[in-house]
Amino acid sequence: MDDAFVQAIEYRPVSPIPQATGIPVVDLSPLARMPPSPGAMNALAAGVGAACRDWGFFLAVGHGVPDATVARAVEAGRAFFALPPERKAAVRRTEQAPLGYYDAEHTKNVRDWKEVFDVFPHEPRSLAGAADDELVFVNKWPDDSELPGFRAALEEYAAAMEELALKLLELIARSLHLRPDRLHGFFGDDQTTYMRVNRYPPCPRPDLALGLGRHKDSGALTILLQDDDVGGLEVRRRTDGEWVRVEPVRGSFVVNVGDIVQVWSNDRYESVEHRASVNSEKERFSIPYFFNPAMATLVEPLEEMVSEENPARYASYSWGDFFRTRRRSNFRKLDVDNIQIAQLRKDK
Ligand SMILES: O=C(O)CCC(=O)C(=O)O
Ligand SMILES: [Fe+2]
Repeated sequence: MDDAFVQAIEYRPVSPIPQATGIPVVDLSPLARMPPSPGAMNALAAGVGAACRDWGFFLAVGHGVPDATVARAVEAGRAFFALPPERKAAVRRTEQAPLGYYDAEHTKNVRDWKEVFDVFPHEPRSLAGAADDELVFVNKWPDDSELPGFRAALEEYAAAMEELALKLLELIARSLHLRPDRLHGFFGDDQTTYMRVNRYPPCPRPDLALGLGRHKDSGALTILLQDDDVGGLEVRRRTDGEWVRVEPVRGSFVVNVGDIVQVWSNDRYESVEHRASVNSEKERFSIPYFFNPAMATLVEPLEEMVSEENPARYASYSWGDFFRTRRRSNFRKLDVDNIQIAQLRKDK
């Protein structure tokens, strides 16, 4: 990547408070007991609920995902990005087939300092649009002879993430006093979950660029693996609006609720802004897993979350349309900011 696109951006430095951001840590190890005791489940659900309400973000530890599964995925990512540019270009995404390799993504019209590889664990999916505007989500794997074990490592990791995501979904449902499996039906085999491997190269002017600009995740739930020793994820703390750094904690995942959970919960939980900074010395890797429902999902406040005193705060919207619009604006510079759920608020 050249530095021609370095440009001045709105960049308030992180709060100087070291480490002590107060970001909640949720220990999921009681789930490993079969069956977990009802008391433990209630306590866990309450912990997840408080974290989603107060922060929109938390660290999950004791999650049961094997270290080896994580290590293999990280190694696979490193090996992929170390390929010569022409090999990466061979699996480059296109406008009509937006999975695979990409190095020119924009967030809010500013180019990010990163390269990515995107995979749909449940594929193929297609998203019909006007006339010849169909998007086809089909994975573009590099040849196994060229990168042995790459595909297997990412598939193993994705399977572990799906298992964890379903557990978190149950805890979120319980925390909202919903049936434990209330949200599971949105994540059948037609889900549009995707997984991304990010590489943020060292940046000569980290004061002028961001690895990934401030944004909210538009899906239901994100589970992020952050590089063990580099760090760079920054979250906007709800209590005071400060940008705080989420220091990497070995063996943890960073979990955040996305816009869809915000809408489903009718604002009980909020999808929070975050971004990734870069540094001049070290490259950084991360692997977000975006747990997303089927394209055909109509997203709206759940009926259990709505009452006469607490009417629906959002108009319903099609996840497929929203996803398409987001993908489009990430793909190239557009004249407009990308779509936000705030635009669907009834009281705006
Ligand atoms: O790389 C990171 O730490 C953050 C990634 C992220 O927020 C995203 O891809 O949506
Ligand atoms: Fe994100």
